[in-house]
Amino acid sequence: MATLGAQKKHKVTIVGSGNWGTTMSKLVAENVKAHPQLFEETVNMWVYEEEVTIPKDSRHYDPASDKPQKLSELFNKVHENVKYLPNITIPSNVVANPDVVDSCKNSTILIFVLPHQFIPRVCDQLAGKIVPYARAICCTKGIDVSEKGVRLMSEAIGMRLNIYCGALSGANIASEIAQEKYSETTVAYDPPPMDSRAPTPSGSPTSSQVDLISPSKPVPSARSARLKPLPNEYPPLSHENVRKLFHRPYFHVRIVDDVAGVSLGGALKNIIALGAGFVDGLGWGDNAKAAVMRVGILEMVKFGKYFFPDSSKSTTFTEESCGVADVVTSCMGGRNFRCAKMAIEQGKTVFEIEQEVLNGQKLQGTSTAYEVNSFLTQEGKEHEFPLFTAVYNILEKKAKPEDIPQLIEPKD
Ligand SMILES: NC(=O)c1ccc[n+]([C@@H]2O[C@H](COP(=O)([O-])OP(=O)(O)OC[C@H]3O[C@@H](n4cnc5c(N)ncnc54)[C@H](O)[C@@H]3O)[C@@H](O)[C@H]2O)c1
Ligand SMILES: O=P(O)(O)OC[C@H](O)CO
Repeated sequence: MATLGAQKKHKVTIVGSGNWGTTMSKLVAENVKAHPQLFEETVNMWVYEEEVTIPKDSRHYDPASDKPQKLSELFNKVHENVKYLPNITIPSNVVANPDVVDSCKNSTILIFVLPHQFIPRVCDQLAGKIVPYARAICCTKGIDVSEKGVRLMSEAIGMRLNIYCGALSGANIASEIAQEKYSETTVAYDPPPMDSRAPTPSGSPTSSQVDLISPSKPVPSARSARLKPLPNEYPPLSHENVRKLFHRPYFHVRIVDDVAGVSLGGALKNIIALGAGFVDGLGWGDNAKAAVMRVGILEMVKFGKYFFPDSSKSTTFTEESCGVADVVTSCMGGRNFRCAKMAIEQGKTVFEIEQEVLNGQKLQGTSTAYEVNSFLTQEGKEHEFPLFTAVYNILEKKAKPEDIPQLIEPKD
């Protein structure tokens, strides 16, 4: 049903190849093979090129070739990202490409999985060089703050490329998913109705096409007018088909239409995880960590209510994987939590620990704490977000982690 009248298939590119980007390439590659009527078999993956040396404990280590090699070439040879996702075999239908424009050429689905600080520059390189009716999903966790205010990363991508962009976020520690351990995620996809309801030659949808329409709210006409419709030759990008791209037996997808709620959950939980790491590093135990998480969740919901009142729903934070569940997993085993904890234990800064232990992986909580603070200060609201403000001040060495209980206590 979903492919009614479709002669073309969607081509998918993963824009990014870090720990989560490479994991995403694995599950998407498995799904395109499972749904050959919808998707082309080859999945491109843009690799930010760098020279890597295969670690001595790697199964691919060979003393004869113990010299730096290009990451993209090595990936295409061994089907493993030895630097960012070691010991996980990636299906051979994933092809690494170091040229971002070439990797996205002719792709109708772009999956963005880059650290958020790199998104604007990469989008600027891609602008005007992608299929005009492409659709994107942002799996990056972060926000885009400028003097004009705050934007979701999905909005930043959509506006720069002039395409629709949804979001995927959840309690998703990449290494667990790469090992096919069960997890859930939330996909927010609320595209223009024309994507689900390809017009018939007379302009009105057939009844079978109407059946494909996901429950959606009216789309502002300006947005619909700006977007290029997906040509009829392609299978519609209905919720059903988007789910087929991501859902695996070990990666359960729930689809919602709240792009703002899903995006904010993923971005703001990284600040909370730093706060949880600080108190854990002090050896204060699980009760202290739970107190930080409680206050952080309230600030996350408040941030959505204040700054995205028309779009984000508080139920997304409480009911979906992208909200409280992601706070929980991030405050147990995420990189932001672990690095903040080590920083306190070793008397170093979080930035130093990131450099020392992450081998090129990037924290998102530190830059998000600075961005959120800069935005809240512009708005004169930093005192209404005491945990977010405390984390920023601790990173800036203007406050001590020991002061967190007083700093997050409500003030009259
Ligand atoms: N790793 C996880 O468990 C996980 C899970 C869910 C979401 N995420 C989110 O996914 C996003 C990407 O994270 P990740 O874990 O895939 O990456 P990562 O932190 O593992 O790796 C950093 C990546 O950035 C790339 N990079 C370095 N300099 C660059 C530059 N100048 N321009 C472009 N790219 C550059 C590196 O090549 C590498 O691919 C983040 O927003 C993160 O919060 C991560
Ligand atoms: O390792 P972190 O802190 O970047 O968190 C990873 C994921 O976002 C957890 O859902």
